[in-house]
Amino acid sequence: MIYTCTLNPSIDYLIQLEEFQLGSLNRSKETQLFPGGKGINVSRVMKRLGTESTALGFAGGFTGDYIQNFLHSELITADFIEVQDNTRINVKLKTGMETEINASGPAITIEQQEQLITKIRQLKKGDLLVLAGSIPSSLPLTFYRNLTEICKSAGVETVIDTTGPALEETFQFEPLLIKPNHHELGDLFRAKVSTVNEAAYFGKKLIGLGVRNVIVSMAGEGAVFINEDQVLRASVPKGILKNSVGAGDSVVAGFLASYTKQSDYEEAFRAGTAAGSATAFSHDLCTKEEAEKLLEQVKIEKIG
Ligand SMILES: Nc1ncnc2c1ncn2[C@@H]1O[C@H](COP(=O)(O)OP(=O)(O)O)[C@@H](O)[C@H]1O
Ligand SMILES: O=P(O)(O)OC[C@H]1O[C@](O)(COP(=O)(O)O)[C@@H](O)[C@@H]1O
Repeated sequence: MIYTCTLNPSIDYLIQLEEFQLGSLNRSKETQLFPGGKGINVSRVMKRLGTESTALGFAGGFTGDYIQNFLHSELITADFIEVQDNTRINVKLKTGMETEINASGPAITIEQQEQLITKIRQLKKGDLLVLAGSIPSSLPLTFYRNLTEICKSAGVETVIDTTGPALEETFQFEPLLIKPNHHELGDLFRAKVSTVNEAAYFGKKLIGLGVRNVIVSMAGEGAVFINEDQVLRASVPKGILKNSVGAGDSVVAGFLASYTKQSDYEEAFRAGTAAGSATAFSHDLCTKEEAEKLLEQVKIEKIG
């Protein structure tokens, strides 16, 4: 069974504006609400691609209810720990360019943390856990490290999509996959990563630290896949960028939906990249049809 864990879910409030002026009254052209948070997006895209998962994490208040009801309506199993305060609302401004304001999220008590840890301890060998998104400030930065260690000793595979020290500390437990974007990869090494060769160079260093597979996503430039045996580059088709929120999560979802069926890294990388671009080219997360239509247009090249 695949589980996703979103410690800090969100309602993503997308606001479209002709233009935005700081310090003035701005009126929106259109608004949309989506359940968000990285693990939740992974569960939603995998469901569309025909792969089941259970969404875990913390949710609270009317915003938490909205997210859980939305997941139920999409027939996704949700098993969240209830917290007292409202789940956060993240604002995504679309003004020709994208500006994001991600809120800090509700407080989580020690008891609630323990409840989640108890759930993770129940996972069994052969299960897979996706840990995705930021760690709320009321949790220790070692929270992912601890969950990854529990998984490692139980034979549960892990996929980690977060940033900085919280990500680094999981490497020793040999996650199956991590998916930094090129900025996040650069931050790990205090370097600037802007080319495919730089992504391949620094990605390879992560393999040396224990990670088994790395996808470095590079927005409109596509993505780079690195493991012990090969380095692949995926070029993505050109299209009209409608909404890149969730594009990175779609890469993880597309990869896992394919890999858990075929165990073929190259095909999984192609499927992940296609799903990422399909989401970037649509207003919501991609549908199966949108992702499949792009599959043939994603060109994979072996570069190492
Ligand atoms: N402008 C774009 N054109 C085509 N594909 C895109 C575009 N932006 C994002 N994507 C796709 O989405 C993937 C993830 O995007 P990226 O912005 O790197 O991730 P994140 O959301 O994690 O920062 C890319 O690897 C690519 O496949
Ligand atoms: O947990 P964080 O880092 O604040 O990120 C949460 C945000 O990331 C998202 O999951 C989108 O992530 P990506 O664009 O990287 O795929 C949004 O739904 C959510 O608002």
